[in-house]
Amino acid sequence: MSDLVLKPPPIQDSRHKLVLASGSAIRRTLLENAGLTFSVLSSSVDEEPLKRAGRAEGAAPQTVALRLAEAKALSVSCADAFVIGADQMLSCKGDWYDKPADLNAARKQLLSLRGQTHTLHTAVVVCRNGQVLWQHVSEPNLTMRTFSDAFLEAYLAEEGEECLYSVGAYRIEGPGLHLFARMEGDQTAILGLPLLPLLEGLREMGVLFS
Ligand SMILES: Nc1nc2c(ncn2[C@H]2C[C@H](O)[C@@H](COP(=O)(O)OP(=O)(O)OP(=O)(O)O)O2)c(=O)[nH]1
Repeated sequence: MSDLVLKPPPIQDSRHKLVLASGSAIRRTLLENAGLTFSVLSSSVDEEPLKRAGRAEGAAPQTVALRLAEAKALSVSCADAFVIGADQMLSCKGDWYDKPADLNAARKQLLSLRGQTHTLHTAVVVCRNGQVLWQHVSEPNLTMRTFSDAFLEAYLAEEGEECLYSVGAYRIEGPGLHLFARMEGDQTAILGLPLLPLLEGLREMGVLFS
């Protein structure tokens, strides 16, 4: 008699649609690696006005990151779906940094972060039918080595345009790891999505089973 193979219980309630409102490849990979089923609908939010307004009113970077994550999630319309929006800001000694426009900007940015500790303010928000249901901010601190100018040139030659897609001009899962002396905080938050808090939030909302 063939052994009855029982189908393992699912981790996700298929009755609920899950959407990632992000064009970020690493965020999509993190959710895929966690075994979640979701669709991707990139938001078209212009981040600059929100960043400028936040700066002008003296808002903290984590506040601006939350506002941006919320705006991205709310900008995607998908009836009854649980929509995940995320944003990451980088601050160092009161200055805010964005994804560099080109390799020269990446060089300049890395020189100002060299030997310093910077914070990644990584916000994630879940919305449904225009309402914010859940939000979280993780703020890992990363300290860069006082790497040499020659190292920096070698890094930029090795990494190339890949470093332009991340707010710190590095990928810690790639050559960017060599820039650092120390990292404190959630690894997935450094990558752009605080995954453990998000999975717990999705369980609280009934999207995932406990
Ligand atoms: N692969 C990788 N990406 C990183 C790392 N650190 C930060 N990032 C990425 C994650 C995000 O895609 C990006 C932060 O920029 P944003 O939060 O504005 O998101 P992005 O514009 O990429 O996509 P979105 O606005 O969500 O459509 O930096 C890292 O170490 N490795």
